[in-house]
Amino acid sequence: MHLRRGMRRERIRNFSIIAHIDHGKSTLADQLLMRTKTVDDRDMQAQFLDGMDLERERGITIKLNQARMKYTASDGLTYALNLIDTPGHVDFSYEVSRSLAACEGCLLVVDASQGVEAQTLANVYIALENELEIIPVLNKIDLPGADPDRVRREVEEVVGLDCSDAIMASAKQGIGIDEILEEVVRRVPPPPDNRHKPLRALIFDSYYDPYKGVIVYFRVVDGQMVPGDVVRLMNTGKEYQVDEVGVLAPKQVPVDALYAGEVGYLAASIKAVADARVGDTITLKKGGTAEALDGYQEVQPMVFCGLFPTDADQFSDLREALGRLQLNDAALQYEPEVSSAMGFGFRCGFLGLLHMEIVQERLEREYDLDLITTAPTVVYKCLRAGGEEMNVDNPCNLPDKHDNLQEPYCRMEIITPKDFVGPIMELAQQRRGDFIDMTYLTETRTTLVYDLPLAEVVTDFFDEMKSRSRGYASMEYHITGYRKNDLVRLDIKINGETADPLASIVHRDNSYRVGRALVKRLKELIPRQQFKIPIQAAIGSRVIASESISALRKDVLAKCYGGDVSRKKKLLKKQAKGKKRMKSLGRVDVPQEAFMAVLSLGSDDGD
Ligand SMILES: Nc1nc2c(ncn2[C@@H]2O[C@H](COP(=O)(O)OP(=O)(O)OP(=O)(O)O)[C@@H](O)[C@H]2O)c(=O)[nH]1
Repeated sequence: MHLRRGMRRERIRNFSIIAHIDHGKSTLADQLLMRTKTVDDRDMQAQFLDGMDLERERGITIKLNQARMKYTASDGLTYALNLIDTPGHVDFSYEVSRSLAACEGCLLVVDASQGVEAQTLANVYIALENELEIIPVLNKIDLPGADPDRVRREVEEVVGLDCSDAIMASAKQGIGIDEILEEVVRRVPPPPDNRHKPLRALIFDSYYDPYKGVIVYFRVVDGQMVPGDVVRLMNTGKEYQVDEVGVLAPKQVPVDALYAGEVGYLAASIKAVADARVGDTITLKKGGTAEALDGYQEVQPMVFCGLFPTDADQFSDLREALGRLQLNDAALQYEPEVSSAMGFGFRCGFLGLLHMEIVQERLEREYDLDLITTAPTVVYKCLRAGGEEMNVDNPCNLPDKHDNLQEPYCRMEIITPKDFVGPIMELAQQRRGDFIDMTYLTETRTTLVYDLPLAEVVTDFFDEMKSRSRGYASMEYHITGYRKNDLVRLDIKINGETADPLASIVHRDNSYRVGRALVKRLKELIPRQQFKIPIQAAIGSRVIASESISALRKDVLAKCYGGDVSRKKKLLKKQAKGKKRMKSLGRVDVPQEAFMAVLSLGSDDGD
């Protein structure tokens, strides 16, 4: 029927690489691509340059990637090895689980100088749930501090995985690469024979291409797909005619059909990635199936903040930029927000803090916008006076009369060298954590488990944990649900006016401490002006802390001696630059840092 019969099923291997951040996943993937001559050195450079700037600068993998490699194994046969990349950060853990669901096996990469970390474990659990064949790889054996024997024992004890034949590798020096390719062929099972069933394909990534529309990456689980097919996305219910199907080698190469077990892409003039979400099942409109693949989940933003242009004229540019980013980012939400203090802007929802930072940076860099960002907040739930349930993603919207105020909680696992257990437990307790469990991972390292309010985690928890453990502890968390707590809204008044964007929701027990610390910090951050500025923290009508900023007495220019015009100009220019990132609240110029002040108060500040 079709010219191409697809790669013989028995010679297909679908696998991915899982690792804790920085253990060498990307370096190893590059080595595999080069060793199989899927890309040559020059292309590697080019491909590198094409990648997202932010991704590279931050040294983290944000988007999934995939490539098909052709590899002739020691048995003389040529195999198609489909490498499916997984993102490395908790914000994107749902994407990890979907990309692993598209595989039969994975390489578990562990840094032989570090050992098992929190994300190693989290990813292994996902791999086990998906019943994948796991091939352990001890990487960075070239490092003087590498101790593969210790790490091998650790993986055996902690993960319960036989490591007697773990591969010793150095992705940097190209050691162990052939062995890895051989083991993928030998140990990862070929996909099951499902060609004759009705089409079902699992979407594990998609991105927006301005020419072809959304490019969808998927694994054909059952059946086959050819150009011209009219497909239906089972969760959105949307239907499209397929323009093109192909494989990633690693560039897009069109083919005339994709069969069960194969991994590839399609283009079908889909307008936004939200229409072809990760985890959705593709089937045929006619002769398809009614049974979607398991595990689809609508991802909900967990963290919200306000984005306001410093210059009101940039509002429509901001709207356009958010629209463009959303074409490529199904998890980004935004809706217009009007604040009496800030003017017109948007309330935006993100998967987590990293996702939020990435979007902010892209808006500023790629779209040249100057933004004021309000402090991130989680989504609270409460009952309004009438008994109606309400989601509160902006503290200033919490009704004065409400009941049953609840906040999201997460289960947090921290792995730390045992010397730092004390300081980390102290941190978790200060952040209202409930201790759940402590186990000895190995002789020298400990796993701590806490239930924590998400609001306490999205501030500076990660940074604090790192600094208290000199960088050695790692963490991993997932949302578990909502809990009722004694929470109150803390309002800030500047010059007698309530500054909506500075409001926060805090636990009543902490409200005095946070209120005091916050007004003190704002006093430092807000520049003096021509008049005295009172700053107050209040709960309802009760003021719980106050400070004031004294009036500016001298003209700044008075410092310059009469004739020195250039210096005067320079000073004025400097001031103008500083002014850019300010908003006027109650006649007072408030700089960007003040909007974030509530995040950096720490646990023991303010007294
Ligand atoms: N010495 C040594 N360094 C390595 C080796 N493999 C990777 N590295 C280095 O370790 C660092 C992290 O490597 P990456 O490949 O970016 O790690 P990753 O796991 O992909 O990190 P994310 O993309 O953040 O998940 C880089 O500086 C690499 O050069 C190795 O075998 N030996």
